[in-house]
Amino acid sequence: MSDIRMEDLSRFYTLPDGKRVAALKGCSLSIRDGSFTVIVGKSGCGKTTLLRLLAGLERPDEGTLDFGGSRPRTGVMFQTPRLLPWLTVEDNVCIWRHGMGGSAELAGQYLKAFGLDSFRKAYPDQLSGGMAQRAALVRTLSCQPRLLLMDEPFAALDYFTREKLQDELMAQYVRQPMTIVFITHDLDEAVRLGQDILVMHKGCCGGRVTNEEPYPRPSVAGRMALKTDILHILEEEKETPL
Ligand SMILES: Nc1ncnc2c1ncn2[C@@H]1O[C@H](COP(=O)(O)OP(=O)(O)OP(=O)(O)O)[C@@H](O)[C@H]1O
Repeated sequence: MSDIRMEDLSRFYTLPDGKRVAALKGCSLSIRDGSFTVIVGKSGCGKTTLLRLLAGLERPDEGTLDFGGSRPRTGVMFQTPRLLPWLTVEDNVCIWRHGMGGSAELAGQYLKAFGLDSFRKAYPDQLSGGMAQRAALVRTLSCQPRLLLMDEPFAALDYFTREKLQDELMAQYVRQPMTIVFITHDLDEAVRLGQDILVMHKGCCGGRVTNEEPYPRPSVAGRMALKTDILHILEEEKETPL
C-alpha cells in the first residue's frame, strides 16, 4: 500500500433549512503507509467526515483522495460496538461469513488473545462495554484490514479499560502491518498511541505533531511536551477569525 494523499478535499452538506455547511474545505494532507495516525480537533471540525471519505462511505464533492492504486482492504470501528443482539459473540465476530471474507482461524486466535474465548457463546447484552468493544475489534481484525479506521473507539470506556484496550491495539499494530487512522478527543490517548498526530481545524489540517517513541508505550511518560505542541496549534486556531 502507498501513502494516502488528499488534495483540496471538500465535502458539503445541506441542512434542512437549505444552508450549506462545509464539513471539509480544501483539506490537503497525507497519511503515511503503515503509520499509526491519530486525528484530533474540536467538535465539528470534520474528523468523522474525513474518516467516512477514507472508508468509502461518502464521496468528496471536490478534490482528490488518492490511495496510490486500488483502495486497500479496509476495516472500520466506531464509538459503539454495533454488535447484533440476536447473535452470539462468535457469530458476531464472524459476521463477514456473509460475504466479506474474513478468517475463522484468525477470529479464534483473536478471541483467545483478547480474553473472549470463554464468551464465544455469550450474547452482547452479557458483555461489559470493554468486552463488547473487544469483540468489535476482533470482528474487524479477523478480516485482516490493511487500513484500519477507528472513530473514538474507546471513548465510552472507563480509564483502566481504555488503557488496556490501547495496550492491546498497540500490540496488534506491532504484530500486523497496517495503517491505522484513529480519531480521539483525548490528548493523552492521542500522544500515547499516535506516531503522526494531525490537528484538524474547521475542515482542514491545521498542523501535525510526531511521536517517534517505540511501541509498546508505557501509560505514564514524558509526553507533556507533545500535548503542549497540540494545545499550541489548537490555541492558535482560537485566534483565527471566523
Ligand atoms: N449528514 C450530515 N448532514 C449535515 N451536516 C453534517 C452531516 N455530517 C456532518 N455534518 C456537519 O459537518 C460538520 C463536521 O462534522 P463531523 O461529524 O465530521 O465533525 P467531527 O469533527 O467528527 O465532530 P465530533 O468531534 O463532534 O464528532 C459539522 O458541522 C456537522 O454538523
